[in-house]
Amino acid sequence: MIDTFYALATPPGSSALAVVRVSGPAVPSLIQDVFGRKPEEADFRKAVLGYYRSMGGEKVDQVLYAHFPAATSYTGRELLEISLHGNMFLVEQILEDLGCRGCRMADPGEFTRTAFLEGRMDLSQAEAVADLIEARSAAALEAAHRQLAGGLGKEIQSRVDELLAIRAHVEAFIDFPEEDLPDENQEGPIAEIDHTLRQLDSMLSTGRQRELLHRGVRTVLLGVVNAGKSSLLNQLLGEDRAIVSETEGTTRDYLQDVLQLGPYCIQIFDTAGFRKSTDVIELEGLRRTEKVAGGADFLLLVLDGSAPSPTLPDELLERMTPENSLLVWNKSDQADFAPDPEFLPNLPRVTISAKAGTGIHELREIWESRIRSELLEGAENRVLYNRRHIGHLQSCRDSLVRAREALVSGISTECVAPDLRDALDELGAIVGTIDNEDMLDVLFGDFCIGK
Ligand SMILES: Nc1nc2c(c(=O)[nH]1)N(C=O)[C@@H](CNc1ccc(C(=O)N[C@@H](CCC(=O)O)C(=O)O)cc1)CN2
Ligand SMILES: Nc1nc2c(ncn2[C@@H]2O[C@H](COP(=O)(O)OP(=O)(O)OP(=O)(O)O)[C@@H](O)[C@H]2O)c(=O)[nH]1
Ligand SMILES: [Mg+2]
Repeated sequence: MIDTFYALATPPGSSALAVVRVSGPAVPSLIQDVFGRKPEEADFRKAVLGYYRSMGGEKVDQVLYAHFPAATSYTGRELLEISLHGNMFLVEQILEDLGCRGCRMADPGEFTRTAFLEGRMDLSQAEAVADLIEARSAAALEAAHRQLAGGLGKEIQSRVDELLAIRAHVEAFIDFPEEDLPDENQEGPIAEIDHTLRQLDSMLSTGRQRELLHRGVRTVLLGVVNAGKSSLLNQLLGEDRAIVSETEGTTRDYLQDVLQLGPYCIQIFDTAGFRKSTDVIELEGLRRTEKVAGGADFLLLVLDGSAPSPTLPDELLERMTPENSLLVWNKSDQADFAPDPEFLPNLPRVTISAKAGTGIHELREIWESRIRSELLEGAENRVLYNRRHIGHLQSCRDSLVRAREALVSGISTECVAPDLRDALDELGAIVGTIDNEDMLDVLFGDFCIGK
């Protein structure tokens, strides 16, 4: 017996509307019992106005409901959507009533899990639904939409097709003595494996880009004390977030916030400024600055252009490259502003006044274009793989390398087949062609209820 499950699909609390979804074989009889109207084909996938009546016969709310038959529903099973007034007492009454009528509460992600199990989407598309809901930037949204449209599944299918061709060619090696094969086929499988390995490497390299898009680009404001890091943070956020003062060493603990830079999500960190100190609290602050800088994707080195160029810690200078850093010459409003062009001459630079708010637009533009060209090059046209996918792609690659080694060393071609089989299985696991209940529990457990 297949259960009929339900969940609130919208956030709890007061709202204009609340949507309750119910899916499972009991839906047609539920419609009859609750709304007193026979489910009819003319009504399929249309909004119908009616009163939700509880088991006791009382009107709970005037609602719009829509009936999606199994063949054309999100889950691939009978589905009912009820749009009621967005009041939690009404929601509670309806959920409770559905419980009394023999339906059960859905597990997190169960609507989408069902869509996967019923063959409505592959596993990577189900993951894309979660990505879409969680996306924290326009770029992350776009990537999720691409994945939902099936881009990832198509790329995996190309690799599957290549591996199947390789397997067929390897089998041809077994079945026919070498002299029977045309010359180009002698090298064939190895060259084909090399091609697929290159494709896999390129797919593996998208893991970091995906992290940058979805979790945000960690950008750290660094510099000596009083350079204007906290002033710049406040300018970027457009609010008085950090304490600013002429006292050196104002910022001690680092501060963290989120901002949008063009299509990207940025996690920004303001840190304690560098200076020689014996104060234990300040030293701890500096230790934290180094820790945050160590995990940074991008560094903004803030410099006071009206003061002599500073001496910075060697570890920091070693970490800064033209790809991951930008010099920000601050205090351009000062009469004695004269930044040294010879200071770290290979790094890109921009001039601002964090106090007056000038140059911030240019800073944002250069910063965005550095992220686009140095960290996220090509990401907007590519399928990006998450950690789960990367694990399988890596194992696929390992198996394929073993297959290649076996072929090169001339070990009987039969020994190659199991490695190719493993490589194919790993690709299958990405889109979910092999099912594994525990893996699905973990994957869908992270979804919200009602999705
Ligand atoms: N009211 C409502 N809005 C929603 C959803 C929903 O489930 N309900 N969605 C849910 O996340 C998203 C839309 N995604 C959907 C994807 C497929 C189907 C669906 O019924 N597909 C059928 C029929 C296709 C067709 O008629 O073209 C199918 O694939 O067979 C529904 C919603 C966003 N908005
Ligand atoms: N004239 C001028 N003063 C600035 C500018 N930016 C910051 N200041 C001043 O410089 C002083 C230090 O600014 P903060 O933003 O606190 O500097 P910080 O780098 O965060 O300093 P610490 O937290 O101590 O490391 C304050 O008095 C600011 O008003 C600027 O663009 N022009
Ligand atoms: Mg500060």
